Amino acid sequence: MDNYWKRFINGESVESEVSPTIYRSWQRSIEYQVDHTLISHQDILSTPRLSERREAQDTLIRASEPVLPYIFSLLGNTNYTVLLGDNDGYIIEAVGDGPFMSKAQKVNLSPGASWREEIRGTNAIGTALRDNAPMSVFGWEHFVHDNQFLACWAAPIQSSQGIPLGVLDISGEANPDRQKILNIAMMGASMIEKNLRLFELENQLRFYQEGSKLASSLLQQGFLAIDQNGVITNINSYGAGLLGRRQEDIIGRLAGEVFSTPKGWMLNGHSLNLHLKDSSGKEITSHLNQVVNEAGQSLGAVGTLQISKKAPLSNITWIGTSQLSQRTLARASKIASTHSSVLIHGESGTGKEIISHTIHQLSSRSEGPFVALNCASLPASLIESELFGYVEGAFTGARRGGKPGKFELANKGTIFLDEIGDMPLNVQVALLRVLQEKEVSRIGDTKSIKIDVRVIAATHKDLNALVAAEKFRLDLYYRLKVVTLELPPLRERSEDILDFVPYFIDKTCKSLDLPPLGVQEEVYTHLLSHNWPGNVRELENCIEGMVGLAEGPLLTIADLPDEILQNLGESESSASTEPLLNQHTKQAILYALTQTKGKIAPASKLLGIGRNTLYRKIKELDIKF
Ligand SMILES: Nc1ncnc2c1ncn2[C@@H]1O[C@H](COP(=O)(O)OP(=O)(O)OP(=O)(O)O)[C@@H](O)[C@H]1O
Repeated sequence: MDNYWKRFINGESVESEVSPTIYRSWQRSIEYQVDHTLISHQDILSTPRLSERREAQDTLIRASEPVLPYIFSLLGNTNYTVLLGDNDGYIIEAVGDGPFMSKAQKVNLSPGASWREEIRGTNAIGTALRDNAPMSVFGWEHFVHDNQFLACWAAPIQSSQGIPLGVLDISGEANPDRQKILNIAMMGASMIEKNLRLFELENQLRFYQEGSKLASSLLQQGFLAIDQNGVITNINSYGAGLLGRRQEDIIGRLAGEVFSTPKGWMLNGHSLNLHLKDSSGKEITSHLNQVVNEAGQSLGAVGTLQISKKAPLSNITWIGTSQLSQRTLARASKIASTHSSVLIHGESGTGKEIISHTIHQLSSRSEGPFVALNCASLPASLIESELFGYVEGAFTGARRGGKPGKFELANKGTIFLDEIGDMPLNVQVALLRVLQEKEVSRIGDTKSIKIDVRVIAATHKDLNALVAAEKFRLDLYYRLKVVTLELPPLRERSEDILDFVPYFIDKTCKSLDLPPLGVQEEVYTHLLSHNWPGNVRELENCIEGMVGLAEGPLLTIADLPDEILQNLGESESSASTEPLLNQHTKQAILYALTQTKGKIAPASKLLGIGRNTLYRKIKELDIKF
């Protein structure tokens, strides 16, 4: 029979004797000038190049991992090898052992070699990829003479759009059962395709899940998602803040455990308004839309969440999903349910005022006033009259009719005394009296007024040290620090930067009436490496400045303020001995790890590389996280 091949090589017409697919492939082999007398040693990858190719084909390899040994086991004897080729015809995986493997290696039928038709002429891998169809190539049908001891069956592995992504090949020595083994090869390819589809679906699902989490975290209102079993699958940080709890304490719990839900509410209809109560009795309104499948069955419900009261939480939002931030918020909401005085400590700009306001709004006093006074911003002589008020004629310059003090104004609500460490000693005495007696007298007045006010004091100073230096009264210190709250500096919760940046951009764009702006990824890397001595306020000012100066739809490195760029310059020059590519790789990996809170699997997905590659790069580049 190899006469046909010989006759073809000698230029005789054998078209009517040979299968059309093989004949056309022979003709192409001639066009490609493949030498039929020689085994080609061209296009064989070195070990590092093969590793790179395998990394690039990580998904295909993972999808094939369980399939190749299974197909090999179906073949029943070891005189075969099962191969995986990529879409360029390079063999990237091989399963098999025994004598056939060493014969196959002699003709380069092993990992690293390309079996494209252009290099090796007619062969199952190359021709199946070229025709995008299953193919068996036996003995003399191979274009190169030395390959004619082979019997090969190959089936392309296709994407859902039918594009060839690779090829599964079974090779052995001549075997008469052509169709049976081709069927096995086709079954293997289809199993790999199914696995690939599964990965795609998993990625899509992850995209929808992560995308909806991200989108909901940007919402300036409560967002809630509940699945068909009544399990809360998502609540954004705003929603969790409304309930005074942490997201992780709510997600995964049954809605019925978190709210008092009416029986059978999930089956009731397509959209519904629920008036719920959380476990502390706070009234919550939720407008939920049911999500249904094609058969109209409920898959769950998604919707908004608001506290039911006349004065809704409109302009206070606690941003920050880092563990530290969420812990702070959880502690604040616990504090809100008590009636004690609170002492907040934290560096300037860490959010002491905003958390005080949040405590007020989450407390039973939320419908009363929230009045703030910064003790450092007023001359000592004025603090007393600001706090306690005065009557007409109390002192020269006193206003006609007198003036109520902040304590009176805060009646039934909360007073926030910022920078309490700067309060003059004589005012401290008066404040202590007000706290003990729960009544206040205006300056120049003999009568006192009953007041019901919760005091939240804050400082960035060490009050213990001020007490030791006799600049702060010990009795007042004890009176204030019944409950304490520590606000961590931003550099200790830098993941929050990823929440703050879009929030402040949105806030600034809205206030300047600008269209929404995006952020170039590298900007985050630089913001994450700055240490923010001015904390959230500094970040807010930085973003405001960047938005004001931005020229396109994206904030870029060029918009970063000088001090952050200088920082960048320092870190680049200190790493100047490191190749540029490594520096960028490091930054990308650190960014991905920060986004995924140090989790390797999601970080490798985000970077589009395999887990093992990520581990290796972390080790190679000595990345600490
Ligand atoms: N978690 C947060 N969510 C939203 N905004 C925040 C948060 N933390 C701080 N901010 C914003 O940062 C700025 C500074 O916050 P705030 O005034 O509460 O800090 P502070 O600790 O009281 O500062 P200082 O001690 O200097 O008075 C404010 O504009 C505030 O809105």
